[in-house]
Amino acid sequence: MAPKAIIAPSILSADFANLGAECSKTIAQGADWLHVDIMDGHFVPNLTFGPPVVAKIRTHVDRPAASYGKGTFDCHMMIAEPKKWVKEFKAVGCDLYCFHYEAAIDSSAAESPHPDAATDLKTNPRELVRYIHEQGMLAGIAIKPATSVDVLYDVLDSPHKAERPDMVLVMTVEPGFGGQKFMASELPKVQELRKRYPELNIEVDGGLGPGTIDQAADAGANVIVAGSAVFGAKDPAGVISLLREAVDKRAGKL
Ligand SMILES: O=C(CO)[C@@H](O)[C@H](O)COP(=O)(O)O
Repeated sequence: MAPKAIIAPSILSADFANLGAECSKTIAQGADWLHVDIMDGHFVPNLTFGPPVVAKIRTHVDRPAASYGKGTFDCHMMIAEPKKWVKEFKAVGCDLYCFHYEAAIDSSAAESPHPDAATDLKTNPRELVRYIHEQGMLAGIAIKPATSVDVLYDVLDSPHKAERPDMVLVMTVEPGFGGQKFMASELPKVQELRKRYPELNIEVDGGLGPGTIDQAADAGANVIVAGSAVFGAKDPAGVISLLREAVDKRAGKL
């Protein structure tokens, strides 16, 4: 049976001039997590924000009482050097550090070592998951649409629990921007993951909303990122509960 629904609105679609209030309001409207999109203008062709902004918004949202709890900051690291920023994001209140598989394995992107990072900035995904766990965060691993789901089996099947991610993120748009069209072509990846890993948290991100949630839920996704569908809604609380019901119905939780 698939795990329960976790609804994680993407604050990329929030009003940046009122970000702290937007975050606390969204949690009050029923969101479980906040999906925090970190973009470096290198791994993706867009820039968002870094640790100082995350530290500020953290003061508007209570830390989760337990792992995966309400108020979890789910930081989606669309950055070329994911290992470099692990400690900084832990320090400012990140609870789940989700890196891209493509960035972790691309040694060409490592330019300037960071003083706090371990010596090798590029590493294999198992080592990076272990490193994130050692810093006291949950670990996620994300794949872009062009990446095959097969690349994840090595890390998901590690014999060592510390090397296994707590969540997989299957992108259903090209990462970089909110408000794009949902790519149903990515759902077979979700189906395959759900078949192999019934208990895994599987997140989908990009183009999710009332019109696409049924397909994603049918495929087996349980962690739902929605940016424009929540922040652009007249009734954000209604959208959040609709997304949750769609997932929990399929997972047999209702
Ligand atoms: O990571 C990203 C974009 O790269 C997403 O989190 C988007 O911000 C989702 O926005 P919508 O498609 O839901 O509007």
